[in-house]
Amino acid sequence: MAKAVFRTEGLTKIYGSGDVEVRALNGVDVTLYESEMVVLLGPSGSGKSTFLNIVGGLDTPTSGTVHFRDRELTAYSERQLTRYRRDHVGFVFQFYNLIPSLTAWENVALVTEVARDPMTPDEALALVDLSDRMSHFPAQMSGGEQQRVAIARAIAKRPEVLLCDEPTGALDSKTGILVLEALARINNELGTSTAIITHNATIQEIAHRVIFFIDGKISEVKTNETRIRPSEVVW
Ligand SMILES: Nc1ncnc2c1ncn2[C@@H]1O[C@H](COP(=O)(O)OP(=O)(O)OP(=O)(O)O)[C@@H](O)[C@H]1O
Repeated sequence: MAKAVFRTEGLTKIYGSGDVEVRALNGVDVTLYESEMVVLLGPSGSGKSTFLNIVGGLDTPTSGTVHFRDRELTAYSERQLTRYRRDHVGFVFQFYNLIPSLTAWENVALVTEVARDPMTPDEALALVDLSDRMSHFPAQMSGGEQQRVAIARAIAKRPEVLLCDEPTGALDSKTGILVLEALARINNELGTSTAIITHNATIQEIAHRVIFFIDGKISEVKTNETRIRPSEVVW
């Protein structure tokens, strides 16, 4: 039986108040497990990013709890949340946020210099199949390559969880598949628990489980009996 990494109970996030109140999350109870890959699907505004930001310690809920293993994240101080993000979580966003004046290797080294038990930038870049692009600057790389540098940067500190918000959102199918292959490889080889938000419903078939959001709630959680390889995803 896989161990839980995250467990949320009654997770609720309300923005604004009165007439302009938005319930971004409205009572979400879900458990994510060690080493699993989950895809989060749902219409725009259904609460996916809010959920990911809260479990990643970037945001806090209005009510409800989040446990990371046996610790209650929702009881953490700002300082504890900062340490939690630094030590345990890797983030990948739609836009790569690389530093333009640094090479791929240097962008990853920025993280490995401050992490507790990092891999080397060479190892992290090899995992995303970029060993031959280490001395390139972001402007000399395709979008998919830049995203893979961002993934190498996120996993170089060996985080237990990798949270990806639309990692292929800005990419065409060919480069998007290479990004998904990098994420699948990291999940397989390092056992990193991985959550991926996407608007491309076919990506759900690469996951162990799929979590559907509607109006700030989870409408369905589906377990895939068979999974497809990233190379089989169609856009
Ligand atoms: N900082 C904020 N202030 C006010 N409202 C917000 C804020 N962040 C999100 N919301 C609102 O909360 C709701 C959920 O947003 P969220 O970004 O979590 O949805 P999403 O499912 O990730 O959408 P998308 O697929 O478009 O990224 C939306 O109605 C959004 O407008």
